[in-house]
Amino acid sequence: MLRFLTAGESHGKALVAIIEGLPANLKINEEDINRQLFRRQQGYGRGGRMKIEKDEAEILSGLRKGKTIGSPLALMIKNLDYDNWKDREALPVTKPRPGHGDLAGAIKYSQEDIRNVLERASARETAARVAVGAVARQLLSVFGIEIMSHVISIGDVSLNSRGYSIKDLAAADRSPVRCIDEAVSKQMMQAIDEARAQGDSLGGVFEVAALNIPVGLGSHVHWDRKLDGLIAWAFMSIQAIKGVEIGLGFEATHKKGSEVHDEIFYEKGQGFYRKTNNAGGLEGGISNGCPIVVRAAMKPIPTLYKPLRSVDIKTKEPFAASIERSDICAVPAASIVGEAAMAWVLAGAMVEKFGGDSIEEMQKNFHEYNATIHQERKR
Ligand SMILES: Cc1cc2nc3c(=O)[nH]c(=O)nc-3n(C[C@H](O)[C@H](O)[C@H](O)COP(=O)(O)O)c2cc1C
Ligand SMILES: C=C(O[C@@H]1CC(C(=O)O)=C[C@@H](OP(=O)(O)O)[C@H]1O)C(=O)O
Repeated sequence: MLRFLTAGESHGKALVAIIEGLPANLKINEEDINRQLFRRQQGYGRGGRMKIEKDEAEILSGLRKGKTIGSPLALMIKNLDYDNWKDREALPVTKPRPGHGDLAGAIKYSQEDIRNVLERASARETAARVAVGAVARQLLSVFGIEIMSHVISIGDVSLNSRGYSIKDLAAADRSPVRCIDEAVSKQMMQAIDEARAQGDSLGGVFEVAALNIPVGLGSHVHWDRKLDGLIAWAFMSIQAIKGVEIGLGFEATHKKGSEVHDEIFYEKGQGFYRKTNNAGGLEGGISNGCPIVVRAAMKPIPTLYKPLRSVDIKTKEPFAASIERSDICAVPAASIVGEAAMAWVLAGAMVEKFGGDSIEEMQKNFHEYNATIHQERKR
């Protein structure tokens, strides 16, 4: 079983993560982890903090000569902003922001200083999740599995159709808003500029696709083994994500069954195949061999320059909130966090299905399974 924990506050010394359950002898490339961390820091619409941080992971344990040794892998990402905070006079924060975890967290944990809540609620933690996801991706790449993402919409500006190919998605990395259409990218940036000028913020939708997925990850037999459920959980746990769709998702509700379900074909030598992928690669909680396609909805950033009404938790006086520094839109960054969430869940499902204590054992199980399926296909 694969599992991980993260620790760290947004303006504390560092973020740390521990990953347990990785097979031994898996090559880990630290530059690849840092490349994913860099991708998460990009994106039009982010605030001043991203100019301060330069996220890099330092691996502290679990690795010898560039390979895992079966023991827990610990990594650390320093918060460069810590130096600006450590000597600050720490005045208590008593003014909760609507939409953030401030008020509910302060009540739940009986805190008079909201900073004790917001420091950990902050999406700074997603840097640790992306580092963990980057390790998971390196496991997946041994089996040819790739993960990509792009932004579908920001505010009211939306990519029109689902009529793009998986190959098009590579273009997302070249766009400041991770949108594969250049004209739509420009409109998205304009929408972000307008929101910024109005002291407002924007959310949006991004899509993550996982390619070269073997048939049979996850299971139909029990609720907590269903791969669609595990994916939705991982995506919903990302800060500000409020909805998840798999395949056609909500759009399927406007269509008839005959327009939605992916018909099954068979060709000797090729085996079973589909001409469509409305199911997004998942049927019965099991991967069906098609790309796994997930969309996630991000709400607008809660911290606003435009004052929203709230109540001071100490004085109980109403106030109109106003702040100094925040992202205006972080949908492009969230899409990289979504890739990490997908990578993590798929790595866990691969370890569950193909098991083994070393990567060689896992590869042997994988090849045997594929050979059996291939035999079937020839018949
Ligand atoms: C990459 C990323 C960056 C974010 N940046 C900010 C930010 O600058 N200011 C802010 O108020 N919220 C930001 N958020 C959203 C909050 O962290 C989130 O809304 C808050 O923790 C409350 O959780 P919930 O929205 O899931 O209910 C960001 C989220 C993500 C994924
Ligand atoms: C630090 C990151 O995101 C932060 C997420 C965040 C929030 O409230 O979620 C608030 C902002 O932090 P600060 O208050 O320091 O400006 C973002 O910059 C990051 O993504 O690395």
